[in-house]
Amino acid sequence: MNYLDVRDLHVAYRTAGGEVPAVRGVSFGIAPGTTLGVAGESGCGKSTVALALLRLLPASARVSGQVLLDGEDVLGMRWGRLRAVRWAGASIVFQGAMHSLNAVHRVGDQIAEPVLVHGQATPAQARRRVGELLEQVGLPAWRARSYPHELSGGQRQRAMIAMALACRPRLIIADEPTTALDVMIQAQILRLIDDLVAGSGISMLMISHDLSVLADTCDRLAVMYAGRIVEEGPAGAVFADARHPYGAALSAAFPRVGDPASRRAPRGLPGDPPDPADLPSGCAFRPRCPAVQDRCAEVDPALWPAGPDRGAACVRVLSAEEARALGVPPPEGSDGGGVPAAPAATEDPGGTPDPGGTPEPGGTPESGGDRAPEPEETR
Ligand SMILES: Nc1ncnc2c1ncn2[C@@H]1O[C@H](COP(=O)(O)OP(=O)(O)OP(=O)(O)O)[C@@H](O)[C@H]1O
Repeated sequence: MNYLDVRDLHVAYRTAGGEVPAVRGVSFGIAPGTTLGVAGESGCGKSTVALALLRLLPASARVSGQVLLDGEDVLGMRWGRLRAVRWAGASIVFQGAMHSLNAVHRVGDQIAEPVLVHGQATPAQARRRVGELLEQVGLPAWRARSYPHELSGGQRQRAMIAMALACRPRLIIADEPTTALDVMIQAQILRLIDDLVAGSGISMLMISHDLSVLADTCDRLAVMYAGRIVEEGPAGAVFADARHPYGAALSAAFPRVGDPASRRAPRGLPGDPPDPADLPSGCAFRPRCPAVQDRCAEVDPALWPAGPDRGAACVRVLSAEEARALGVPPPEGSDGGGVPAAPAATEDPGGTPDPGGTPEPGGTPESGGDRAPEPEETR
């Protein structure tokens, strides 16, 4: 059984200009001890998904669906239960630790706080636990007495990871945990996260715009576009052989990490993702898709099966028979789909939105939303 199951998650932000549908029917699961990476270009809804999982969205967000943590729906939880689940059931590491740590409190006190609030230790035990946690993340125990400004960016992010581990959560959500760091430190932090999670039984949701980093560190990958998961499957398979033209474009936009044999030059995808408040008809990726067909204007694809243990939201993954059964028009002058080839991407990576359909098979995470410190959400 999955530790986390997200089902048909929708999030819309109420704004002065109307509702912004940031997440549109995202479903995915994470088994105990496994890592799911969520990729997609800026604005596709990744952070919104992450924040929705622990009800950290601002009050302007309207949320529906289910977020089952060990079978319990977080979205329907009473406030007291939700407080117990945060940190202990699942914790979150944001990008930019300087903004997440309180500048006027010592790092050790901040790491100890969730342990104390959850009644997991006496103050003396919490102090010992802080020392252990700091050493676990590669910092000397005396750093507990430091203030955030006395640490480097990488050290602060290590302290944030220590805090996320403090209550021994079964799920860690890491939202672009290395984005604000330089490349060498990024690699160290990713290795640290990998080592901490490996064999620990902790599940992880790792968000990044960088598909190659996720492919290197995650068991499974979900690619988001315009508030939907458009591709989901085993990390290596998705990165090497994406079935959705957007997944293929995103994969082509990054060189492979640690594979000097792969000399392919990064390629980009022209165009911009759509405005979530003004999506095109049919597939949201249609205006940028190098493999677009006439029927893409009519069909809002669901995450259909696209190979062993994977799905893609593209009409081209359907055989003629499957398309007929689903009421999807066949491509002009042919008997049906097949797996789409990687598009001949051009310059400028970037992400794209994907149209949506009704999520069906696998699920994918979504991001989006702005960082709300300690929030509350609304349904
Ligand atoms: N508080 C908010 N109010 C209104 N719209 C919002 C709010 N937060 C996010 N959005 C919109 O929701 C959509 C998804 O944003 P989100 O931050 O989840 O995307 P993202 O993929 O995480 O992007 P990034 O990688 O830049 O963080 C975007 O169109 C964004 O402008």
